[in-house]
Amino acid sequence: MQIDPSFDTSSFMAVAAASPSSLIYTRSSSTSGGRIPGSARRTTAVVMAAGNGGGRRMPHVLTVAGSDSSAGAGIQADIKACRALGAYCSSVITAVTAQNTVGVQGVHPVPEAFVAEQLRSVLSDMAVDVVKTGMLPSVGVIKVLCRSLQEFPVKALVVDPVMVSTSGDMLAGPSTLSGYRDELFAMADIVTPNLKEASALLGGISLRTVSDMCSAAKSIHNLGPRNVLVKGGHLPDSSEATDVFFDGENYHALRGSRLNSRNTHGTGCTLASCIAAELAKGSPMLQAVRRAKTFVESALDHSKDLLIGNGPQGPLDHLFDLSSTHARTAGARSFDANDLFLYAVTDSGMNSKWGRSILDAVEASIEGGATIVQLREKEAATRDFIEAANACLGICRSHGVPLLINDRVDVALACDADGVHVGQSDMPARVARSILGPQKIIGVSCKTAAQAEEAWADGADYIGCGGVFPTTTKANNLTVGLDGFKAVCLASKLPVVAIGGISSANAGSVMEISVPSLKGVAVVSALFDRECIVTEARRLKSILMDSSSPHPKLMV
Ligand SMILES: Cc1ncc(COP(=O)(O)OP(=O)(O)O)c(N)n1
Ligand SMILES: Cc1ncsc1CCOP(=O)(O)O
Repeated sequence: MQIDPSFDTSSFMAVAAASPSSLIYTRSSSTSGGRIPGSARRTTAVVMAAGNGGGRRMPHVLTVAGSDSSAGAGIQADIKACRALGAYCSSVITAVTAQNTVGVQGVHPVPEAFVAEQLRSVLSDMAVDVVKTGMLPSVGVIKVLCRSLQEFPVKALVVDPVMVSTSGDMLAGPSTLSGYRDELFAMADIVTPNLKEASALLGGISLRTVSDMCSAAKSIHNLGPRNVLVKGGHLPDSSEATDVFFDGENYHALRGSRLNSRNTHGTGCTLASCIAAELAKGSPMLQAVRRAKTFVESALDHSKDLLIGNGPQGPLDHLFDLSSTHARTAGARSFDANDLFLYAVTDSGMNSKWGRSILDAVEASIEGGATIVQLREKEAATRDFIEAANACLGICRSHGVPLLINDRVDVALACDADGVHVGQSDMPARVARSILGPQKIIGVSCKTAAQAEEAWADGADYIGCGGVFPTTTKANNLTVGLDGFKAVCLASKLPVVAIGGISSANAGSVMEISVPSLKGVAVVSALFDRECIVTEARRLKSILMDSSSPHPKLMV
């Protein structure tokens, strides 16, 4: 732990010792109004000294919420949900609650100044991508948060306007309604009220149908957030759990089946955290919402037999996937759209021309900076393909680089690769998704906006669009050109990687179209039909880094 020498630790200890049951330890007023002088500057220096350049970044969500002693909801749920989806989650605690599976027995708000202190500690140091809010017990805390976000802007803000617990206990006073409406909503990228919260925000109106939910989503959108998700889990007389998503133009009814389970405590916190984690990973907003909903449905299903506590509301097992064989495979991780930055696609013909094994070629591409690898081995016999894929998987996993298989879902399954890339005449993405399950990465080749829309509807993770330029690597491939490529990027709800004729001579011009969905370039010959793969990969990576903004704006 770094302790600022000017911070009087004895006074900190004294307060802690004097109030052992208060749970809230605060600095005495003698330590310059509760702030550690110079702490932010010093922390920065420590980070730089540690060499921040070479390590692996994790998508980062900060949750600003209350602690739930039963760990089913609140901060504890948020941390587990984010981790389950591959994001790091830091936490600023706004209140400590005493609760269990029966209900909420007590609420102990954290002083506003100390919430501000926690926010500064995390936001000044930790490169937070997305902030997610849960229980904000007072207007004062909402104001503190708004000020912190103005001082330390993040890529997206997810607001779950928590007011009442699943057990029906109040977690925030009615006065917070004005704080949400007048202060926080204008900064929010998405607000996720359930029916009760949506009704409270709109003066107590009755919400009984999906059409009521659409009107409520529009009215809440008018309060300032860029997107609204009204959760219909508690809609009367419905066998479905339909949520309504509104982006200011279009409504999407997101249908799901209503699951009969005692273990639903914390589903709202979990959903909002999953949205935040997906946004931090680079997903566009609607995709983040859909993925979050799929995760919550899976968690509900996996948790229905859990027996924790004696009350009527049990928790979810957020980390259910830890016990599945897939997730136990060391190094496997969920999709991060930023992985598409430098996408190396192998070619068996080129490897034999240069006298290299697939393994050597893949290893060299990763050494040069490839961020994702696809084995596109058109000529390989199935047995050889699986053997090579297994070997490459070892290298990829040890470097945290995802490995995808071109066309062959069977090969991907056989070696437990991270996913597949399929074309328009291969297995449809919808079918591949049903075979591979929700965690595997699925990419689809698209040349038109309509194909991109279909890929999204089928549950793909990204699209590959091209040929952007003419290529001899793929016979009879239609070239869409930079304009055609840009049109697909603009239409795509999924992250896009460019492919076709891309090399260090033109990669910059591709990235410079600067559409938020564009995440990188995929290359075959520019790496594998060259004498030194490492040198070419390094050259390409540095061109890509020079021509794309350092903090790509989220597609929200
Ligand atoms: C990232 C990426 N994008 C597009 C393709 C092309 O896939 P497909 O249309 O299936 O053509 P073949 O690769 O099978 O010739 C790709 N492989 N990767
Ligand atoms: C597989 C594929 N799909 C569209 S273009 C293409 C070939 C890309 O190869 P290169 O990077 O050598 O042009």
